[in-house]
Amino acid sequence: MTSKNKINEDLANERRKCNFNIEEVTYILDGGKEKTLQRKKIEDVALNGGASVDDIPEEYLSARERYENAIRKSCIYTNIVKNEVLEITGIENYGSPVLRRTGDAFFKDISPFMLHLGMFVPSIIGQCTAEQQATWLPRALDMKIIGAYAQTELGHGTFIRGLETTATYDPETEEFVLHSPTITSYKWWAGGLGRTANHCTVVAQLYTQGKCHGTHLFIVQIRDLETHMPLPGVKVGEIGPRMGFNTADNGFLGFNNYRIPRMNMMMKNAQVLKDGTYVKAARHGKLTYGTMVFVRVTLVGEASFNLAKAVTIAVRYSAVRRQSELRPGSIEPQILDYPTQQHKLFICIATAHAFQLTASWLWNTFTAVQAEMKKGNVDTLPELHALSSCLKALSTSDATAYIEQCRFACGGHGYMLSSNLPFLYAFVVATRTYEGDYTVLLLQTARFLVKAWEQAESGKVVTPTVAYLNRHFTTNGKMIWDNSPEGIIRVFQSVAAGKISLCVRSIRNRITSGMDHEDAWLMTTVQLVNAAEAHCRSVILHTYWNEIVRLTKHSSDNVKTVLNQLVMLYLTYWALERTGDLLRYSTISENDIDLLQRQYEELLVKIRPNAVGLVDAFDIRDEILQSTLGSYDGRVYERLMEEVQKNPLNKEPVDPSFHKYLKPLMKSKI
Ligand SMILES: CCCCCCCCCCCCCC(=O)SCCNC(=O)CCNC(=O)[C@H](O)C(C)(C)COP(=O)(O)OP(=O)(O)OC[C@H]1O[C@@H](n2cnc3c(N)ncnc32)[C@H](O)[C@@H]1OP(=O)(O)O
Ligand SMILES: Cc1cc2nc3c(=O)[nH]c(=O)nc-3n(C[C@H](O)[C@H](O)[C@H](O)COP(=O)(O)OP(=O)(O)OC[C@H]3O[C@@H](n4cnc5c(N)ncnc54)[C@H](O)[C@@H]3O)c2cc1C
Repeated sequence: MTSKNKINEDLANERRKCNFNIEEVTYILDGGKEKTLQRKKIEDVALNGGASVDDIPEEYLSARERYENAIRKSCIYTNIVKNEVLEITGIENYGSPVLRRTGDAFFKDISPFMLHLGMFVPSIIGQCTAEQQATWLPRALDMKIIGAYAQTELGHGTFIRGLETTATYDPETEEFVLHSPTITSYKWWAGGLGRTANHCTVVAQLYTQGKCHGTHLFIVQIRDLETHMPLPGVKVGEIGPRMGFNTADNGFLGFNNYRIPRMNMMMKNAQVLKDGTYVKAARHGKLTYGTMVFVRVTLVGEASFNLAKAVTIAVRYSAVRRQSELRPGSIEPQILDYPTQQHKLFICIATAHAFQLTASWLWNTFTAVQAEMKKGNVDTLPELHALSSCLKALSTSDATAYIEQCRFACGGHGYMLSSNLPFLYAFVVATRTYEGDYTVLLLQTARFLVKAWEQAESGKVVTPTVAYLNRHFTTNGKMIWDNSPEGIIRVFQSVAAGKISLCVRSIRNRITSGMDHEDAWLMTTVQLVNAAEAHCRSVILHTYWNEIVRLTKHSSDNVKTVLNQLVMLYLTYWALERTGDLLRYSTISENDIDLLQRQYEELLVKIRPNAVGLVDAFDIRDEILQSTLGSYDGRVYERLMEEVQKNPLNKEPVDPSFHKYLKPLMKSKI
């Protein structure tokens, strides 16, 4: 049996085989050496005190105990951040993803403060005037007030224009009157709202001078700061057990003619003057949706990080786990030696890289658009909305599928909560729904694509992410197949262009045969989702490849090689996944497909010796991984046994239910 500090021998061997400089890859993924050092500094300060290991794992606790424990740990972590981390790193790091991720060492599920930092604070920053920010932001950052983001209602989540909560301005008292006129108008789902928050951002239909001006955002105090009692006119509570997010106290909220001061309307993009006059900043109609765009952008990085955690667990476990025999009497192989296992796992490593690099690129695009908007230029917002929508949709959906694949790769032990894989799955699968459902967001991107297609058709030069549409109108016939990275990307762009073109044709044909535009669009939505997915795939492939070329320019040879192998694996994998599309939109032959398959299998063999090194390069500390199967030292079986000792069911040799129920049953006659 390995001792506590000894590394499992198979894992130690894997690390000896690794032929590249792991730190170099970590720097690339983190966005530079300085960022890695900063992250490590934050982790050291926050976690070297021992994080906050529970005596009894949180999964054994009752709902009330779990919530209390989550609040206890959120407060510990917040104090560490306020008093120790920010002292060193500066206040500008307050909302950084690093701090969010370090917090994972404290929670298997989720912090009840996540929505405070993830959406309440960003809505103050993005939707309030400078004067309002001066009032609210310092108190929110200092946790003097704790907020939630209450937009979704029992009756409507997707269709924001259909929200029913009203905010009616009363010029007599210079207040807004918040009201929930129906059951379906009750706010539903907001994280942190049920028991934790004393304030929240409320999205409501604004009425003034007898006219509805659509949804706007308001800061609303819902609980007394001393007693935490709901204020008169506010009805608030927790919505009940969920698949995941069980420590996030997702809540409901209703108002009975509840009054708030006029200045509690977030007024950066529109104002209601004292006399009730409505003034809109005439820039873009959807600026009040800005907090959602921000979160969608950050979710691409979240998808990458959680997938990196899952694949770190699964690859280390697969190096430790031995099963079956290849030849009679031979030593059982590590399951990582099975090509089918490599097929399950290496695509997960490559995808985590693809999403991480795409997330950084998207973040840069987001900050560039923000800078333009500050100057009054909103021309680039539609492209950002289209990009953030489809990238959020695809990254969360792929990460969900691959985290589940990592669980499959760990066999029975992966099903244990102590592996952390079920928690990761339950957390990430929700990201496919919240902040805009997968289908709904792809249809938003499709709107943009159809418009871009029409512009390209009329000879206009379109924006960079759809520039391939201009090429579509200048080339005849199918795209020539070319098995280089650039060639594969070009073919994927042709697939997207071809699919968008089919959508446009379908819509036009339907209109010609008598349908109105809305019905023609509706009947084409299955194809439109498919076209938006193809477009997004091409964006990810393109970005991943471009970023690897750019970022490895000065890398050592072995780092260049292994990162190239991964990006080639990614391109080849998706080409094989989409052979139907490739046959339809390019000149690829059966022989080319056979070559791709062989190339894919050869890449699995090449990547195999570096697999453990590659997951080590994600550099995720054991405290954050929280997994019996995935720790750095590979003490898988020992940790599973240690976990058994923590099981309260094992405290007594005989369970009381034996005498109460089982024994009488055994004694009873038929
Ligand atoms: C610290 C780090 C933390 C990180 C972790 C964070 C964790 C966070 C945890 C989070 C937990 C979960 C928290 C939560 O879940 S919070 C709740 C999140 N809810 C949603 O995301 C709801 C999703 N629904 C919508 O966004 C809208 O209703 C949609 C978009 C579907 C329709 O909307 P609407 O019916 O109004 O519009 P339209 O379809 O008529 O289109 C009209 C035009 O508007 C354009 N348009 C639409 N939207 C945008 C936009 N945004 N920017 C720019 N433009 C936009 C659009 O392209 C179109 O343009 P055109 O085609 O006419 O030119
Ligand atoms: C864990 C979790 C946390 C959340 N946290 C918050 C929070 O903090 N604050 C908050 O305000 N909200 C929150 N939400 C709510 C979340 O944002 C919504 O659930 C989400 O936007 C989806 O909306 P919906 O539930 O109304 O789904 P629906 O819109 O009812 O979707 C149901 C189905 O209908 C389909 N559909 C709907 N409209 C269309 C359409 N136009 N075309 C084609 N198909 C369509 C969808 O694709 C989906 O398959 C949270 C949700 C979850 C699960």
